Amino acid sequence: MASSPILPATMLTDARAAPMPAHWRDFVALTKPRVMTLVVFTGLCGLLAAPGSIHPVLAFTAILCIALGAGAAAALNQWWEADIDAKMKRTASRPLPAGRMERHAALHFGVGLSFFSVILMGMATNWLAAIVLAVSILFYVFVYTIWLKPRTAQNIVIGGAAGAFPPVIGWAAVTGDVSALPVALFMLIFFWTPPHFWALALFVKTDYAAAGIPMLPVVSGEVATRRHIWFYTAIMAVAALAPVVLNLTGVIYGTVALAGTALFAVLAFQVYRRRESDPARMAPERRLFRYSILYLFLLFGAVVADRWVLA
Ligand code: HEM
Ligand SMILES: CC(C)=CCC/C(C)=C/CC/C(C)=C/COP(=O)(O)OP(=O)(O)O
Repeated sequence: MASSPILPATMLTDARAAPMPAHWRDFVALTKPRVMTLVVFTGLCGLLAAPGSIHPVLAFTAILCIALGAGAAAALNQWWEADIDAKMKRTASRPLPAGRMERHAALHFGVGLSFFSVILMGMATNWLAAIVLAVSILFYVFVYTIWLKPRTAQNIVIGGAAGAFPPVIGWAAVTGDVSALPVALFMLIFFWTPPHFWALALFVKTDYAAAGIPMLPVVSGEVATRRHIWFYTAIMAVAALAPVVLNLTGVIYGTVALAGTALFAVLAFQVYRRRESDPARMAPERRLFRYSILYLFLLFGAVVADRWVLA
């Protein structure tokens, strides 16, 4: 395909000719539904933890908008990265690199859904929630995917902010403002993201190297990545316990956060301590990655339990 003054040629080539129209299942796959379950859960917890009340239909609409907005951002991420995804084993079977969908369909789907989710959020709840939703979509697509990811190994440290917004959005949908607890929850996800992602990056390092993405294990090596995981786990622990110290949450969160963070630290330390890699297994890294997901589910669930069970 000819190059364009706007997009590099690599971004214009479809991996293979796509039969049309794409199946609806491929549009669902484009939203990265498994990753987005936790994104939506943190948004729901932000909404349920907020003081005040919201009509259940509007609450449902707000969560739907977070899901649609996050899905739209994921679609745009894959629209931009179709060529990169084609080079990685983990992502090669996605609808675009596998040739089951044309790139312009993913672009239209992502842009359409972004506008729809933001406008619906604004009309159903308030424009602060809608603006924060718009910022998170723009951040994931432009700051993380397009700008930082191909350029720096610190891509997920800064770009990870996109994934930290959902509890703020859920909270703002109810209250129309943002206070200390949603900011604390933002910080928790923000500092959780590096250990979450780098644990995974250690065992899919060869994929990223093949695709030419400068992820930390590729650029700085495994030892530095293990050190970074440990460092960010320590900061994440401070963020996780801050709501307790600041008296923003109750005894359920306090207990879950203490126990859950202690286990996180143990697993992160096991990853840090390993100096040699065992590419066939990478068991501690896989364990930390899997546990990182459970950890966030547990802590966010505990925030809500404090508000509703202890109310
Ligand atoms: C820039 C930040 C992040 C990066 C780079 C990242 C990266 C990844 C990658 C590459 C995977 C593997 C997914 C796959 O194989 O398709 C994954 C899995 C996952 N991520 Fe993240 N992640 C980030 C932030 C988040 C956030 C904020 C959440 C939710 C709050 C999240 C939740 C999950 C979940 C639930 C999975 C497991 C999906 C499954 O079971 O297949 N991630 N992450
Ligand atoms: C409300 C809203 C817009 C939320 C956005 C949520 C968000 C930014 C989640 C990030 C999680 C995610 C899919 C990372 C994948 O990174 P990657 O794209 O580098 O992974 P890949 O290699 O699997 O494509």
